[in-house]
Amino acid sequence: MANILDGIKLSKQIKQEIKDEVIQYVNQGYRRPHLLALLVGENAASVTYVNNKIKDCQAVGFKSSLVKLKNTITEEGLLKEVGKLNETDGLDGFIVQLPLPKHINQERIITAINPDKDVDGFHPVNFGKMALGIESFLPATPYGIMEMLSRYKISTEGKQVVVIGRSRIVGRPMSILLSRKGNPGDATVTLVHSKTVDIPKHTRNADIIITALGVPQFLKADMIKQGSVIIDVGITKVEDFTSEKGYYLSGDVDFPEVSPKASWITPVPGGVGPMTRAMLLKNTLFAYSKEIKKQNK
Ligand SMILES: Nc1nc(=O)c2c([nH]1)NC[C@@H]1CN(c3ccc(C(=O)N[C@@H](CCC(=O)O)C(=O)O)cc3)C=[N+]21
Repeated sequence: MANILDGIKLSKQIKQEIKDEVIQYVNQGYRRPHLLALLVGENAASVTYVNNKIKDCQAVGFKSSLVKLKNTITEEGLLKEVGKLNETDGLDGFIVQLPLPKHINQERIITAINPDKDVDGFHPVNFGKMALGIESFLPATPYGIMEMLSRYKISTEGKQVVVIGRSRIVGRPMSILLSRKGNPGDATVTLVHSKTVDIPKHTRNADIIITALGVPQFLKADMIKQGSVIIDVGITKVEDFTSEKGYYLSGDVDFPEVSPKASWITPVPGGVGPMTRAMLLKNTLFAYSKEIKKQNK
């Protein structure tokens, strides 16, 4: 039976570390770090995520703000809002919650964010730095997975890693981070996706599998080798009228059948999700500390 990679426990530990650091700054007379979330429209999942991020900020002693915009806002209007935030003094970082309404070009908005305030690590400049191994904001989900591997002392050196899914914010950066020099890193990474011929052929050879495709129960026991490490990024709401909420959250892994065969596995919920939130706080603290150091010069 696999050991559980407990994202709730780890994220609590990380949040405590952040909180301690904030207290030190405040005791030295500095202001608190400030994170802002920009939310366009009223997508139920997005509202929940953003509210959780605000709660996280409060828990570690950050100042937080929420800007809500109507989903009828134009692309130009949103660009103007981003431009304002780029120039706001004392705002260390902000995120534009995704997905954006269809009439807005997401790439154009992300590119308009000041890379120094891009605590999501989504701006092409930060993506480039991430790929080259230059210090920058790392996208929170892959960063959270790196932190999880590191804190559970799961070595990736020389390991065969298969990442399923090539998204801009998870699969693609994950594959790059694990192939970089260092620890975690130094892995041999295969990135598989919707056009890959015979995904199970790849996953059966993998020491570590990271699923980020959003298809409930996609990864089955016969697709993995004995003792592999399974990291499940997928989180999909599945309708279920027998449950109290009317739905349950499903990962990309068939947990009951895969977990007996794995050595380590993340649960959903309670695995990668809480780590993602913790790493957003870490990126904000990083932006803040750079700003404070600048002011001291
Ligand atoms: N600009 C931007 N940055 C993001 O980082 C971003 C985004 N847009 N859009 C949506 C995705 C998704 N995402 C999650 C974060 C935390 C949980 C999380 O905490 N999940 C809990 C369960 C939460 C629940 O109960 O719904 C868990 O897995 O245990 C999930 C998903 C961040 N995203």
